[in-house]
Amino acid sequence: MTPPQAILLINVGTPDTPRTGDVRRYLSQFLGDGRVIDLPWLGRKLLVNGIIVPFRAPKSAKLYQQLWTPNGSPLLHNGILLRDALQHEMQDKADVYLAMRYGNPSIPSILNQINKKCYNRLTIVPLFPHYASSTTGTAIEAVLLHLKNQNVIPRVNIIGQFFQHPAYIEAFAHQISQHTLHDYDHILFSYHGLPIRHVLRTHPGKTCQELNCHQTYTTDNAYCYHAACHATTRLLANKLNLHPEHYTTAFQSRLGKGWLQPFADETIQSLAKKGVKKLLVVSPAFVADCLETTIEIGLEYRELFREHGGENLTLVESLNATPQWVKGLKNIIEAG
Ligand SMILES: C=CC1=C(C)c2cc3[nH]c(cc4nc(cc5[nH]c(cc1n2)c(C)c5CCC(=O)O)C(CCC(=O)O)=C4C)c(C)c3C=C
Ligand SMILES: [Fe+2]
Ligand SMILES: [Fe+2]
Repeated sequence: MTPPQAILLINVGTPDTPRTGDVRRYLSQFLGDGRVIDLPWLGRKLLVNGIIVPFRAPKSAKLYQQLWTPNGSPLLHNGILLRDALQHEMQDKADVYLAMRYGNPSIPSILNQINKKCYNRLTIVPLFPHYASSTTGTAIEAVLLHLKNQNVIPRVNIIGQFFQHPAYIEAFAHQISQHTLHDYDHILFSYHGLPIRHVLRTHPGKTCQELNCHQTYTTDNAYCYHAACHATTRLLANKLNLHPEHYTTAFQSRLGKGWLQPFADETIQSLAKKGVKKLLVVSPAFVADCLETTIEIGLEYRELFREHGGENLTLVESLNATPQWVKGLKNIIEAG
């Protein structure tokens, strides 16, 4: 008998292989999304396919070749492990599916499978702790655009941002506490960056300075990614009893000008120059290890830290399919 509910986990996506052609296709779909590169259609297509992708694809392909494992891309592999572990946890209460916003398994292909099973309810779970139009927003849009063409549209439940949920904070705090914190001089909370203009659209007419987003999270800035990231750092620091002088929040992976500051690479250099020798880096915007954690932080930032006088940069493993996270995600879904 079909369970009453389907749960659809959605992450960003990854290339099919680390070959330049596959990376090009993936980047072109990713950066061709108007919620990611927010330019009018023609300008976006010309910029993305004429300039950004041709230059970026060969460079990104080299990084993906370093990232690739016998199980393929960690983002997809960890997603599959999470899906299967959550399925086990849910027993016959729900069927759990995984789709990727860009690349495979695609959202339409998985929704076609789901449609055939006639579930009473579909729960959409974008695997992003903090809302951004370029992640949660586009994942939800893609699902709704597909559903609108179906004959039967089931009851739909959407799990929005969950960075404040105790289950997410506890699971990340558990990952961090696998490291002996007093062995480190400093902890860096490094979040995926975002163009500031994307952030400002979540509180029109007010700047983050006016709303004090780096210190306060209220109903006025409820969808501000900047405010949500700082609030996450505070929740984790509080849970782990960290003193404010022992940690910093920064933003990584910028692509162009006008992105959220401080930048993680510049922060790492300045920490090393100030005499920090042992640095622990946590990346709470990602619930699975991927290019941006394993390669950008684990290799590139580690090298940068050493070049400027640091000794040891350690990356905290992401939540992946750890038992705390599998149980935590079940709680988040059931509460939502
Ligand atoms: C304008 C460009 C981008 C925005 C905005 C953006 C936001 C954003 N992304 C993630 C999560 C991930 N991004 C990943 C890779 C990645 N991101 C961008 C660009 C933007 N991201 C690119 C071009 C790439 C591809 C890699 C590269 O060429 O650098 C990944 C990793 C995927 C993998 O295969 O491992 C994740 C995860 C978030 C959470 C976010 C906004 C909050
Ligand atoms: Fe990204
Ligand atoms: Fe803000």
